[in-house]
Amino acid sequence: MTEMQATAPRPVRLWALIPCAGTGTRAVAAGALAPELPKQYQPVAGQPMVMHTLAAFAAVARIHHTLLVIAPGDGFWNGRAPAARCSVAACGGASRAQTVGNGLQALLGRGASPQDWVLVHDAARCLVTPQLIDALIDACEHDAVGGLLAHKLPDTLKTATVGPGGVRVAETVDRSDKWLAQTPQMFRIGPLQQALHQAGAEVTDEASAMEAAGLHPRLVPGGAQNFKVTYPDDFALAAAVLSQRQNQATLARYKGLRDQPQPQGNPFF
Ligand SMILES: Nc1ccn([C@@H]2O[C@H](COP(=O)(O)OP(=O)(O)OP(=O)(O)O)[C@@H](O)[C@H]2O)c(=O)n1
Ligand SMILES: C[C@](O)(CO)[C@H](O)COP(=O)(O)O
Repeated sequence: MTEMQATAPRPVRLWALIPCAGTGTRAVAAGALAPELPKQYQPVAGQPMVMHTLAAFAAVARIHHTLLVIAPGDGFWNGRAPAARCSVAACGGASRAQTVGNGLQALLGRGASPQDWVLVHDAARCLVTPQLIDALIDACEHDAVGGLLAHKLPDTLKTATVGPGGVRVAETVDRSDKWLAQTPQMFRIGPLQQALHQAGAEVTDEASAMEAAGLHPRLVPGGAQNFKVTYPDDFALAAAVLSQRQNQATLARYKGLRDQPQPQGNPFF
């Protein structure tokens, strides 16, 4: 081994961190879920919701490893394998930010470096695709700050007042600069860890923590389908989109098979 080889720094790696320690209180409160099985494990299009999320990350080869952060005492993974290049850490916290902070520490314990990138993605955002993840990485890997997938607000935006006459419009707000924050959100592990530590446990996404540190994360178009399953209607919508994608994949496979030369007399073509 030459001296150059011995001292060469290892290349920057990409990690994924999936906070998976919530319970889905909004869906439970709306009567859509029994509290015994957390939202991210509810069946959607034939599989526990989080399995769709993990499959998308497993399909992105340049992601070195995915860490699924679950609540202490979560028995769902006993005897179950999550996905390729994926492991589980039972260090989830009381808030999403705490789960992510604990997960970042666990990544460092698994050999990640503070210079490495991490893509933080909600377990409950189960419609993300490998193409969207790749688009975020392409847009951010040479960025000084990092960024997030987001969706430009498509509708007219109102603020509300609540009074004796019920809920009424206060005013219509300019929407031209408004985006809905999605995930994944991609930042370097060290700066993100420091920003989360300073921002506190109630910050709702990683970008907010970076913003509180005076930084301006890049907004990368995600799309309407990358929504988070939060309220009762979202379950049926997610199932419909995933089933449609599965049907399209089956059809594409069928067409691929049909277009291949078939042995004489094959009854299926
Ligand atoms: N203490 C928490 C709270 C949330 N999450 C995760 O953060 C993601 C996004 O959160 P959200 O949709 O808000 O999920 P819940 O917190 O489960 O839902 P709710 O806010 O309705 O309780 C989910 O994958 C959820 O499992 C987490 O890991 N740890
Ligand atoms: C991170 C997030 O998905 C961005 O939209 C979201 O903030 C997390 O969950 P929340 O509890 O619904 O804010």
